[in-house]
Amino acid sequence: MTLLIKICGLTTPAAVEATVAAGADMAGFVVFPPSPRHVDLARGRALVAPAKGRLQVVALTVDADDALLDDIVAALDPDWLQLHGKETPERVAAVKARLGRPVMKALGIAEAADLAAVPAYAAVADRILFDARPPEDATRPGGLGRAFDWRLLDSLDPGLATMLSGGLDPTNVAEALRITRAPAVDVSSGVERAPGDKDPDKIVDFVRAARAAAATAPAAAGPRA
Ligand SMILES: O=C(O)c1ccccc1NCC(=O)[C@H](O)[C@H](O)COP(=O)(O)O
Repeated sequence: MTLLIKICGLTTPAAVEATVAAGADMAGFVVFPPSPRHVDLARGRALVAPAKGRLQVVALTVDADDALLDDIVAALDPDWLQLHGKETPERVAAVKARLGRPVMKALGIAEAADLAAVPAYAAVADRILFDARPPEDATRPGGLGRAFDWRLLDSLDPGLATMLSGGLDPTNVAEALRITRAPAVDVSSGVERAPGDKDPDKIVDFVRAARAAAATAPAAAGPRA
C-alpha cells in the first residue's frame, strides 16, 4: 500500500506545482483568516484549478458554520474537508451528511487521554489527522510546527484511517514513520521558508524522505486513500 502524503497550507501557484511535481497525493488549502496560510475563496478557487485531477484537494476550516462550508464547497469543490477546530462527532457527521464529501477530523494530541475521543470520531470521520495539541494561547489550532510524542499512538487500532501530522519535516519524517507506521503524513511548517511561504526544495525532500521510509518500513495494515 502506498503512503499518502499531504502538503498543507499552499498559498501560491508555485507551491501547488511543486507539490504536484514532488509526487504528493493531497494539497491542503486553509480557509481561516487568522492563519498566515489563509486563502480567501477567490484565491482558493484559482489555486485549486490546476491541482484538480492531479492532487486530492483538501479544504481546511476551523469551526466553520454551514454557510461558510457551503461557500467553500462551491468555490473550491474539494475532494476532502478537513475540520481542524473543536467540532464534535455530531458536527462531523452533520457536515459529512450535508456536503456529501469525505471528512478528515483533526485531533490535537499531547497526552494519552487525548486519544479517548478517537472511537467517537472514527465512527463518523473518513480519516483522523493527529496533530500536536496547540498551547492555550495559540492564535490557530494547527500549522504550528509542533510535534507530539509519536509513541502515544502505539495503542491505536492499525486498521484505522489516520494521518500523522505536527512538526514533521524532511529530517524527522522517516523516524516518525518508523515509530508510528502511519498510513499517511501531513506537513506545513516543515516545508516552508517562513509561515505561508512554501519552499519547493523542502517539499521534494519531504516527499522523497517519506517515500523512502515507507518503502523500508511499510505502514501497518489499514486503509490508505
Ligand atoms: O496551517 C495553518 O495555519 C492552520 C491554521 C488553522 C488550523 C489548521 C492549520 N493547519 C493544519 C494542518 O493540516 C497542518 O498541516 C498541520 O497542523 C501540521 O502543521 P505543521 O506542524 O506546521 O507541519
